[in-house]
Amino acid sequence: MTVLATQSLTKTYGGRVTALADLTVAVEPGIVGLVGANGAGKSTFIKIMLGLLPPTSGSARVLGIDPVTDPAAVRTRVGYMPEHDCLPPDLSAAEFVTHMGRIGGLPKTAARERASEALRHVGLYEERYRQIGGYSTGMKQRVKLAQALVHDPDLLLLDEPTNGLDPAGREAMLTLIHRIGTEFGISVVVCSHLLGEVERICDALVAIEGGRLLRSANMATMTSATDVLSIEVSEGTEELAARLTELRLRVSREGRLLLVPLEAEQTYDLILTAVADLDLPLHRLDQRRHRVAELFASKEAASVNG
Ligand SMILES: Nc1ncnc2c1ncn2[C@@H]1O[C@H](COP(=O)(O)OP(=O)(O)OP(=O)(O)O)[C@@H](O)[C@H]1O
Repeated sequence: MTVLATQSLTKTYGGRVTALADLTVAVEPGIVGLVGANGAGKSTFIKIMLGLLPPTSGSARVLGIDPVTDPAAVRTRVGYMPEHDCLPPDLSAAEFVTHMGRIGGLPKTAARERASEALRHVGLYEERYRQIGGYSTGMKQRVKLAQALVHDPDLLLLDEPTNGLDPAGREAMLTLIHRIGTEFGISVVVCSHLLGEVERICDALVAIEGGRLLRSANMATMTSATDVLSIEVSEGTEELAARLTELRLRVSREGRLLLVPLEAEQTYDLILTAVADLDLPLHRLDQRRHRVAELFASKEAASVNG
């Protein structure tokens, strides 16, 4: 079952700004990064999925449910962490998260218990009776995450969860999201404008640009081996490059590395023999792997590798 699916989803604001254009995508269960520059359409996508905004045309399904006709059913199954601060400063985290549990349909006692549990999961159990107004940015982000978890959803939609955090705070938040996704078996969609940040915790990535799908693929496919060999010698790089060129291999330089296309079975052996003949200290010889950032760099890269 797909977690999120859209068919030719289009959203225009006021008939002028196109935030999403003919977007067709299917997201499988797991931790999925929805990446794109600011203004790419990520927040619009999430709001349509939650049934908060109607699409201009096309359709969407969340866990098989149509958010246009049944937004209440979507919200009982989905937890949402908004991008911007939306917390009441004069309530404690326990009060606020309990309140959100009540809104999510939980009875009073269950809401209180679930709130404590959610706050424990995000590492705020000890501090849960303090007023939110006195919390650090990192703690506030955790409260937002706890309120998204309180009604035990099957899917979390997190809009820029590392916003405003320092590097250590970002790291901690990503680790927490990864733990929630893997230990609780909840699917998580993490929106971010920073590909490098989310890629390490995701099973799959969906990239959008100008409201259009740039690429959607799982990480294993994206980081699969290329047919380029990467060679690093501790010294004699120039010498080796010259020798490999003599052997009619197509050599290119990338910093300390020499790159050679793996065009024939004997390419490996030719390189090893050349290194041995020149008596160079071989540091590394391996098949290069795709780098996710390269694949997301542009439409051209996506189509070449796609
Ligand atoms: N209510 C609105 N009215 C008019 N234009 C809007 C509205 N909301 C968003 N837009 C525009 O739609 C486009 C997509 O915005 P959206 O907020 O979905 O992108 P985003 O990828 O989430 O970016 P950010 O991370 O900056 O929020 C942008 O050009 C934005 O200016």
